[in-house]
Amino acid sequence: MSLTETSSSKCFGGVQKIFSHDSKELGCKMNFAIYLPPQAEDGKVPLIFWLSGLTCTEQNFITKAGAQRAAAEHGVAIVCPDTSPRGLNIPGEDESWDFGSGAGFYVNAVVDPWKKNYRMYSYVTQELPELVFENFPVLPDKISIMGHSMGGHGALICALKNPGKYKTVSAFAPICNPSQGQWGQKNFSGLLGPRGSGDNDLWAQYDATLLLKSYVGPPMDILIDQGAGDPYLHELLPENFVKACQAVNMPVVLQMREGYDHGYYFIASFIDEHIKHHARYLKA
Ligand SMILES: N[C@@H](CCC(=O)N[C@@H](CS)C(=O)NCC(=O)O)C(=O)O
Repeated sequence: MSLTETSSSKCFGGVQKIFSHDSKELGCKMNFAIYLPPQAEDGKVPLIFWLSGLTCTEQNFITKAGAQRAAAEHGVAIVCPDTSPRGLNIPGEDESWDFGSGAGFYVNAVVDPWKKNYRMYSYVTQELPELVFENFPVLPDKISIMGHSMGGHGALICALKNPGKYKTVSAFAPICNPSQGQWGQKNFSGLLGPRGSGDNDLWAQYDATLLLKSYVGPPMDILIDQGAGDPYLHELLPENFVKACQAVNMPVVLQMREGYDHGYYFIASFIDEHIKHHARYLKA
């Protein structure tokens, strides 16, 4: 599959690049960013996927989080996709900031008119990894995943639905229990249909807190950072996720950060710790 490089900038001895490609899964052109650390010049390196939150593109993380310095230090690549398909002319696609464009929620939609293109779960767990493994010097068996808010939830469900695929998972201010919050309910009902509809309960299959109950796989050392001053805490419900982890003996650390809010200043403050956490498992 062909990739078009749209930018390439040297950064901490490595290179921050952006590519576009035609996505089969999503039926549109997609951008993704990849940071290759200096170590990638001499051989294959481990890879962390970053999933961003509502309203983001592939740009927010690479320009605001300051992750490249720690990625270069630990010799890990980072891939960051866009957060939804775009430019499809689906009615309602660009009407609200928390649904449609910029809000793919990392699920495979089953409801018309979204189900043909809104397949971000398959895109981030299959199509994008395969594309990256084919085209860049990364180790397919040394991958992990992290993200923020909607993307923090995306990281948690990708890891919980694919035991053993990701060496570890971490999240900043993840939407932990989307079935219980307005953002989750709006997107799950729009993309997956009413709660409990269909043969299977799709909401439970895409809700990190509910997924924990059926997880069978190696324990993951889940790391979550949460700003104690985050105005969206009522949407995020980290305490529900921690309780569910405790019930199934899943190791989890929730670090409440006094005074921090929901934004990228918070992420930038703790991203080094997250990359160090991932490097520990990616290099084990
Ligand atoms: N509606 C608000 C909230 C959206 C929001 O906070 N989005 C988070 C993810 S849930 C984000 O990363 N925004 C982009 C940024 O801060 O660069 C906005 O557009 O600023």
